Amino acid sequence: MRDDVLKLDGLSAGYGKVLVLRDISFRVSEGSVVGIIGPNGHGKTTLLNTICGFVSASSGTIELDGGHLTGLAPHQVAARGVVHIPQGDLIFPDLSIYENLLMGAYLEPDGAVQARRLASVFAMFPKLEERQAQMASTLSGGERRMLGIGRGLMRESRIMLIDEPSLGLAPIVVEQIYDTLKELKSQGRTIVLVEENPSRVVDFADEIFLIDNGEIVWSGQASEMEENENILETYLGG
Ligand SMILES: Nc1ncnc2c1ncn2[C@@H]1O[C@H](COP(=O)(O)OP(=O)(O)OP(=O)(O)O)[C@@H](O)[C@H]1O
Repeated sequence: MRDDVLKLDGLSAGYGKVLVLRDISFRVSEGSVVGIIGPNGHGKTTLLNTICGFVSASSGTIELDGGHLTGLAPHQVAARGVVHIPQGDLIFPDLSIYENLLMGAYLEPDGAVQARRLASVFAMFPKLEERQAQMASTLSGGERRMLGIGRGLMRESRIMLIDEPSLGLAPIVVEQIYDTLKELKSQGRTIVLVEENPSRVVDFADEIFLIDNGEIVWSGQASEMEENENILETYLGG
């Protein structure tokens, strides 16, 4: 059996007095891909932000490799190998592609390691290498998304949390982004992927959790989800 990298137990969290996540529990084993799906505004982004330490847990625990993440500050969570690729990229538009990528390596003091990671990001995204001096603000939506993923890969990662990588992109570009994600999966990386569109996740995730109104209302293998039309219709409109 593979070891659990991430373990959530009875996690609840929200903003002020408003509880958004209720009693969330799941495990992510080494090298697996977990997909989190659910309608807009039902807590998927909040879940990733709570794991990363941006939102405080009101109860429950979050463990990474058996050590507590609960209560840690975002930079401490990042230092333990949690790589967050947020919704909408959050790249630095007034910095070049090269500078944006180096920002991803801020926790890595060894220049040789940084150079090695940069070379592997450029191998994965040759376009970023060609345009490394270009300002990030001039990139297309798909290129920005690639830069966001590339920046995440500049750090040592135990787990990657990827928030709606297909958001706002043309279908052909979504295809390219998912080719990249499949490559990351084939490298054996452990990934939690949030998507509103279940069809993408069914193709990619080993296990799926459906969040509705801040609670897990269904979980199972991707193949079971395709067979269970009720789930798709009830929660995601078919
Ligand atoms: N910073 C915040 N302060 C207060 N409420 C927030 C904040 N961020 C999100 N919320 C609220 O928390 C709830 C869940 O939002 P969240 O972004 O986690 O949902 P989501 O499922 O990821 O949806 P989307 O895909 O649209 O981002 C929503 O009601 C939202 O308004």
